[in-house]
Amino acid sequence: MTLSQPGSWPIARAKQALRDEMTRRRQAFAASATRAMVEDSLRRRMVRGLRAMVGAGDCISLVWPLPGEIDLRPVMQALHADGLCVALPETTPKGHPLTFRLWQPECVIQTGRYGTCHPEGPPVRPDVVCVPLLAFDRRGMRLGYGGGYYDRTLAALRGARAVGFGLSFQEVTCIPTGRYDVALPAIVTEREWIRCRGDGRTR
Ligand SMILES: Nc1nc2c(c(=O)[nH]1)N(C=O)[C@@H](CNc1ccc(C(=O)N[C@@H](CCC(=O)O)C(=O)O)cc1)CN2
Ligand SMILES: Nc1ncnc2c1ncn2[C@@H]1O[C@H](COP(=O)(O)OP(=O)(O)OP(=O)(O)O)[C@@H](O)[C@H]1O
Repeated sequence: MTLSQPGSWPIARAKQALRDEMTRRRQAFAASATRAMVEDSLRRRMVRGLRAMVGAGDCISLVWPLPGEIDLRPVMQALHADGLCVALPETTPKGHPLTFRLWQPECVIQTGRYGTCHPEGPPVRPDVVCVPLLAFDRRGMRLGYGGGYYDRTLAALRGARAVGFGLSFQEVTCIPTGRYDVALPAIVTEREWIRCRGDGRTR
């Protein structure tokens, strides 16, 4: 590889090494006896925290689970029952921000890029974006699958509030970051609602 290939840059390599480590941690968690209880704690904390931060009619984006990820469908159901608008991302071609579509119970779900799923509903603009992560740190920095989708999306959706969600085994001391990585103002785990400064430092 040469320096003209982003995959050879030190940060990209450090991120890939961390993705590999997180895959190992996730496999161990998947086989653990506490998995169901831990995931349920995260779902309940997400519903409580999201209810507290939105106003009537606000739109919240979640995600349809990829294999191995937590299933947020009970969170989608609970927020929809509250009268809130729930949206899911449609994975766009690489290099573009995500777009969001309205989700409703019983709506048709389509399979899109990289095996991600999105509803057939109309496009919407979320007020609160729940951001999936493979790893995070207390500054609010996160690591994802490497598409840069949420970094581009948060940069494009000025004014939307972002909340990362993950499990405490995904916490690391310091995520390797590049110039486009966007710090999250808050991250919710099964144990706590972490308030980060949103500028890459802890409060
Ligand atoms: N459930 C869920 N939905 C989500 C995300 C997520 O993390 N979880 N995303 C979070 O951003 C976006 C999708 N991002 C993704 C980015 C890359 C790959 C992926 O499988 N990439 C291949 C490499 C593909 C290539 O470069 O050609 C791979 O890693 O093997 C999957 C999802 C939007 N929807
Ligand atoms: N706003 C942006 N503008 C231009 N390039 C960007 C932007 N955001 C991210 N990128 C680029 O996208 C590539 C992937 O980014 P990164 O490795 O941070 O993805 P990720 O945050 O792990 O993935 P995701 O957000 O999809 O879960 C990197 O080369 C990064 O520089």
